[in-house]
Amino acid sequence: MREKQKILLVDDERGFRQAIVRFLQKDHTVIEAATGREGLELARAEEPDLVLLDIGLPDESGLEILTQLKELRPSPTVVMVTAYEQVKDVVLAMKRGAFDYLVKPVDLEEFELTIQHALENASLRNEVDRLRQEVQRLQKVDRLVGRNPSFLEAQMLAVKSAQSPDAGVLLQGESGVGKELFARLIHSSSPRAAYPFVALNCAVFSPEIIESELFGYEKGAFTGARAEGKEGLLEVADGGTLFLDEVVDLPAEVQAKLLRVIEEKEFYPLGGTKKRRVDLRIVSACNRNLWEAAEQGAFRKDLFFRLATIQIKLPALRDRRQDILPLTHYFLEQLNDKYGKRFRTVSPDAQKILLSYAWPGNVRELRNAVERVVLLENDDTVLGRHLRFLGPGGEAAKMEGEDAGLGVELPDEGVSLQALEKTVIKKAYEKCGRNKSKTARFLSIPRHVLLYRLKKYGIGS
Ligand SMILES: Nc1ncnc2c1ncn2[C@@H]1O[C@H](COP(=O)(O)OP(=O)(O)OP(=O)(O)O)[C@@H](O)[C@H]1O
Repeated sequence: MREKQKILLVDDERGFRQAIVRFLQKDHTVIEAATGREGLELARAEEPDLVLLDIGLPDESGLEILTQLKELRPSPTVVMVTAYEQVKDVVLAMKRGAFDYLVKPVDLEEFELTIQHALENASLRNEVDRLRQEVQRLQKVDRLVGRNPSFLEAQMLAVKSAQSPDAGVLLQGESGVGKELFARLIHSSSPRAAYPFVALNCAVFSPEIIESELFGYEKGAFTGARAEGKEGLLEVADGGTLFLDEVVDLPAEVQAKLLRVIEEKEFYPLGGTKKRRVDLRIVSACNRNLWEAAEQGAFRKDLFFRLATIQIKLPALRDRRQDILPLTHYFLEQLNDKYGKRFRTVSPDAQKILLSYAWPGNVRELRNAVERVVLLENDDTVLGRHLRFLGPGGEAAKMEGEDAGLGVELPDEGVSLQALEKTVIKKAYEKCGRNKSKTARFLSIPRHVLLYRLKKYGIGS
């Protein structure tokens, strides 16, 4: 049998409360409060579906209580009750999210109809909440673990920015700090949650591919194009969120086109003559300072301002050490399930290693380290010796230590990172006998990233 819906009645007039309770209690669960404070407390504790709220309460105005009710999660549907029709109050109440209003003395037929509509609205909203949670589960929004104040502040800013459906959000922070996870959090807490979340990494594709991925193309747009044409990611993400990872690598011509899409909300697919309309939010991420890149001319300033209405800086893991052990336990739990293991605790020795390691690859590196232990060891406690690879001279230090084990001495006059990257890639390519897969493994990067870099630097062509 369907559970009865719960109605909270907040009104200081005892006679009115008694009459309403008598009328509603046959089909509904009714709870009552005589003051605004008491009403708020009951609403928090009992999570009613519907609140009938008197505007003229003795302690606080019903309008104030309405604002606070609307901030509750879940927030109830509210019908205001007023002694006489004060248009100003009623308009204000509707603006603040009241569903409807009733004027005392209430007409029974009108009362019944209003309550019925309001309760239908409440069940619809419950259903939407349930679906939103389901979408969140399906979109695999992992729990964000972390109590560090800067991290919490970033999280709060993300959830607040989610409320505005259009504001561009720029996430900045080192690789592996959780930028994509934050982008998903913004999407799933926004009014766009029921629509797609689509991600594009701008660093791994050639300019031509990025352009055709974003804008799509009509049939026969260029040689090598699919005969039937292709829908661009802008269209796939319509209604939802487009996540542009490593946005600083967006080619200049695509930056100009994207700016127009943001301004005009429409675009032409490559080779197309029919305009497509899109309505979406762009969340972008960058692991260097995008404004600095804009100042150096590597990124359009006008696009920067459009993408970075809200800027969120995510702290590196080494700057939030109090989160290392909670994250370790969180990953242990996840990976125990994945590999059928039973790790429960972390020994004091292992804790010391985890806490003193620099984590240049941030949370991603920590997750990988935990995964390696869970996969290779059989125990219920993570021991110091399980983490030897993180210690001095360990593989991690060789691979990811400050100078990647290369003994690089930096000259005082500065270096060109790009030139350095080109040299390293070229030497690695030669060392691996010009074998691309081997070189990608040697450099610990995905093969497609290597292919892009080889092309960019004109190596091996
Ligand atoms: N606070 C957190 N709580 C739980 N898991 C996290 C947290 N932060 C990051 N992770 C996990 O760490 C991994 C890396 O995160 P993510 O891919 O979001 O980082 P990123 O900053 O986007 O990296 P990149 O710049 O390399 O793309 C993912 O597996 C993610 O689920």
